[in-house]
Amino acid sequence: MTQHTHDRLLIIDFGSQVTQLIARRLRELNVYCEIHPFNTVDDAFLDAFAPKAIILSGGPASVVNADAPRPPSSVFERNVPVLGICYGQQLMMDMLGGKVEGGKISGGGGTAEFGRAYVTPAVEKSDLLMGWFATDREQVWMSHGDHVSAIAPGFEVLGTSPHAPFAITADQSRNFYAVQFHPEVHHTPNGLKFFENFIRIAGFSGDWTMNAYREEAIEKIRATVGDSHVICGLSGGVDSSVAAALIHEAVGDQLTCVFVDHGLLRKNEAEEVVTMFRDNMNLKVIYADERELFLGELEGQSDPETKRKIIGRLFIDVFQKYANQIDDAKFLAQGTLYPDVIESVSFSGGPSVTIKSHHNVGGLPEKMGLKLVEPLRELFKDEVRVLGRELGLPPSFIGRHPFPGPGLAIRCPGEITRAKLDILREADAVYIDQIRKHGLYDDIWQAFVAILPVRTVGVMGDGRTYDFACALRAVTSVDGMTADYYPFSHEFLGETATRIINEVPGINRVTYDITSKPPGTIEWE
Ligand SMILES: Nc1ncnc2c1ncn2[C@@H]1O[C@H](COP(=O)(O)OP(=O)(O)OP(=O)(O)O)[C@@H](O)[C@H]1O
Ligand SMILES: O=c1[nH]c(=O)c2[nH+]cn([C@@H]3O[C@H](COP(=O)(O)O)[C@@H](O)[C@H]3O)c2[nH]1
Ligand SMILES: NC(=O)CC[C@H](N)C(=O)O
Ligand SMILES: [Mg+2]
Repeated sequence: MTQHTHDRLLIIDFGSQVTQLIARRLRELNVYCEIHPFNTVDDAFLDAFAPKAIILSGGPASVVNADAPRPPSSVFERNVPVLGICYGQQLMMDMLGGKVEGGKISGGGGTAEFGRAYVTPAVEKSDLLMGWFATDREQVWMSHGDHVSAIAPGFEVLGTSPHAPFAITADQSRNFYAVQFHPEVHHTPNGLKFFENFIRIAGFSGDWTMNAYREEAIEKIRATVGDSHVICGLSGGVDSSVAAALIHEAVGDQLTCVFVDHGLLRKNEAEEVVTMFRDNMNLKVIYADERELFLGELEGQSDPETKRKIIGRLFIDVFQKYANQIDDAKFLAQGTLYPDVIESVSFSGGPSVTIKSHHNVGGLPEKMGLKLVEPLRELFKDEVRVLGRELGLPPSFIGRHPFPGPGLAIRCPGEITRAKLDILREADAVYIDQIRKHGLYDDIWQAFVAILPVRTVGVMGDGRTYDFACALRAVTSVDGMTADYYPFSHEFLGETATRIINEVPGINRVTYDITSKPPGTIEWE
């Protein structure tokens, strides 16, 4: 069996919408874990992975169907603790000799449950539930149509809910645990404690810390890169900044960053990024002033997808141009994060439509004959921020809101002009200044101004104005996949509108965008 530095937990994914959250909770407990889709897990894989415990996720399928996805039966023969969640519980019961029945979702008489439920303990004491119940019942979140109707031999009931007599079940002699609810979601408020008990039972030492990650990542980068050169597209965003700082710590001068100014950056952004990395971090940064190239090619273009595709193509051309100037560059560094990795491998139910073509440098390495270095592949965004702090990046960089690669182009719906971009930069600067002054920056996931392609009539100082309208956007989100508008006070909105209209020539009307995602998207294009 393979030897690994850390205790490893394997999450087998059956397609639940919330599988990532299982990993997230375990990370908080300093447990190293990986998510793998069920159809990639076989005996050879299990031997190589050498899990110290296994979690079977939820999923949309029904074990009642013959073609339902299943793990190899050997997951129950490895002598390691197994936790089944929802579909995972149903699988365990089905595979270990219990019974599962299809539920009626509507029409009465069914045992389907969606939403909040309360479980109460069915035994006096158990390692799994130790310290979990703050009162005599604990809130959990259910989302299932099928239900377990008979538990497998060797299992007992540890907890029940009004509609789920087998809410929490266990075969404590084999350390098999199976629950109908989802301990990983926020609506199971004390879910972390539940996982803490499971990993204590499994004997994890909690050795997955950011400091250990940093040391190992540095060793890995050195071993991969050797004496070659690495280039890195640096945006000043959190991901590429942390990736660059880490690689710089590993291989120093062998790293060259290319920061592209496409003319679509925010006010003072180019100077801030270049100064910060050259002067404070001592990084080699090529400032690629490609404003004319990008703005020239975007002239007269108003279709959102056309604009995005032009920008994507020019990014590739520019990276190619600078890479050619760097001798023996063999690697391209990217700030790929764990959610990006999972999204591309996860079990998915069907083809999905393209809402917008996110600019992406993924197509680059092959074209340029480069290999990828992705030192953040195993981290979530908030973990990247922790790592950035450890690497000494200033807080102002670490806490930055995400900024999209196509920049202000997608905040200027319709045709882009230099004049509109200048107005937008000023308005955005005032808005962000307001948010900072009111101490709201860190509560908001992302905030920006979009300049609208309409001009409206106003009256200022008894004179008529005919200027652009703009929309303020501010959202809360966990991962950018869903979002809600931020509930600013009316005072804040009023004060901000006044400041923008007074301080930014070219804008005479301010609106606040209160669309959530879905149905909207965060950016306007
Ligand atoms: N102006 C730019 N110059 C060079 N590379 C860029 C630029 N904008 C984006 N990139 C590249 O595209 C990648 C993806 O952009 P993305 O916005 O997702 O990440 P980020 O900018 O590093 O972080 P954040 O999500 O916090 O903005 C970046 O990691 C970077 O490599
Ligand atoms: O690097 C990027 N390249 C892109 O092309 C791109 N488009 C959107 N975004 C960012 O992604 C998140 C979700 O945005 P949407 O709701 O608008 O799709 C938000 O954080 C957006 O800012 C991008 N980031
Ligand atoms: N959330 C789940 O894992 C659901 C499991 C199964 N598809 C059911 O409806 O019962
Ligand atoms: Mg960015």
